[in-house]
Amino acid sequence: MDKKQLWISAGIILNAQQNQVFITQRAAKAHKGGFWEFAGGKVERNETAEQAVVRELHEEVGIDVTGLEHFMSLSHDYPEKSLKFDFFLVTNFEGEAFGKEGQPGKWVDIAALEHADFPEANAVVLDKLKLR
Ligand SMILES: Nc1nc2c([nH]c(=O)n2[C@@H]2O[C@H](COP(=O)(O)OP(=O)(O)OP(=O)(O)O)[C@@H](O)[C@H]2O)c(=O)[nH]1
Ligand SMILES: [Mg+2]
Repeated sequence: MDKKQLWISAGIILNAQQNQVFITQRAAKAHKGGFWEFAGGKVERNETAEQAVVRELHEEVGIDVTGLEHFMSLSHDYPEKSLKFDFFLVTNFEGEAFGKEGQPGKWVDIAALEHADFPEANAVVLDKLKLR
């Protein structure tokens, strides 16, 4: 059987100084449960990646995005599904980021981000972020 293919849009939420990012922890029972992530989710039918990330960040971390730029696209094959990602840098937003769905959330120095805390697909994103 063919693997499920999904398009995911996620936001790398930057603080004003752009030296920290806001990350959230995936629910234990979810795919990659317990790992930290950049909030986001599936791009819905008739939505652009940009529209999806704005919607997801409102739903998941309670912010209204007012400034964003595309950071990178990538594809990653997990044994259980095939994912295509668009990651955006969120440079401006209204509201205070928090785990709106009850999930843990925290601001972390970009320099202190650990590959092992994130799903495999995020490795190249973290590498590029650390080089900014
Ligand atoms: N949001 C997000 N998902 C990631 C990241 N890295 C990564 O491998 N994923 C994977 O991408 C998939 C989509 O994430 P998701 O769990 O948020 O999507 P979802 O089914 O909850 O959809 P929804 O958020 O639209 O309800 C999951 O399989 C997740 O493990 C990341 O940094 N952010
Ligand atoms: Mg999600």
